[in-house]
Amino acid sequence: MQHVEHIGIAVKSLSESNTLFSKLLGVSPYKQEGVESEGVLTSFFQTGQTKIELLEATNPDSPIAKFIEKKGEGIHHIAFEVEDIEAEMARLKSEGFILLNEVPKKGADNKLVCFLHPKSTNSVLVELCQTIK
Ligand SMILES: C[C@@H](C(=O)O)C(=O)SCCNC(=O)CCNC(=O)[C@H](O)C(C)(C)COP(=O)(O)OP(=O)(O)OC[C@H]1O[C@@H](n2cnc3c(N)ncnc32)[C@H](O)[C@@H]1OP(=O)(O)O
Ligand SMILES: [Co+2]
Repeated sequence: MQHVEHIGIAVKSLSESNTLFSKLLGVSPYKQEGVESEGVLTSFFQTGQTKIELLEATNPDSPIAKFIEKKGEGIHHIAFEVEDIEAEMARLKSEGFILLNEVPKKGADNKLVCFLHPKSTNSVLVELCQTIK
């Protein structure tokens, strides 16, 4: 695995949190993007090599809606950049980690992604992402 590509933060209101995080980080979001397959609307801030991804649910079944219902707003996942997502998925599976998707899926910001179940990763939801070339 390479660097932390982004940290995902679950928020109730993307517009309110965009204002808050713009003040906090001193930069505006560089993009807003919906990922309907995940039930999320995202916005991204660049902070050096890493990004902050704010996530708002777009439907009640969204993982973000369920997370906020259970735990409230806050850090939802950590995403690591990987060179070869399929090789990394195979390596992690053989190490006993539980993949939440067996085939890489399309994420936000031009990435192929895979999630690992938090019950196999000390309760931290981990995302792998590979840039689509
Ligand atoms: C756009 C894309 C991108 O960056 O490109 C994104 O990030 S999309 C980001 C949104 N998409 C995703 O998160 C996709 C992957 N996530 C999922 O498949 C799901 O959210 C799960 C992680 C499997 C959790 O689903 P759900 O809450 O329905 O399952 P569950 O009730 O069985 O929960 C199992 C246990 O996981 C815990 N749990 C749930 N979400 C968690 C999280 N984010 N971090 C740590 N623990 C978490 C629950 O509290 C529960 O713990 P207890 O058993 O102790 O009560
Ligand atoms: Co993410």
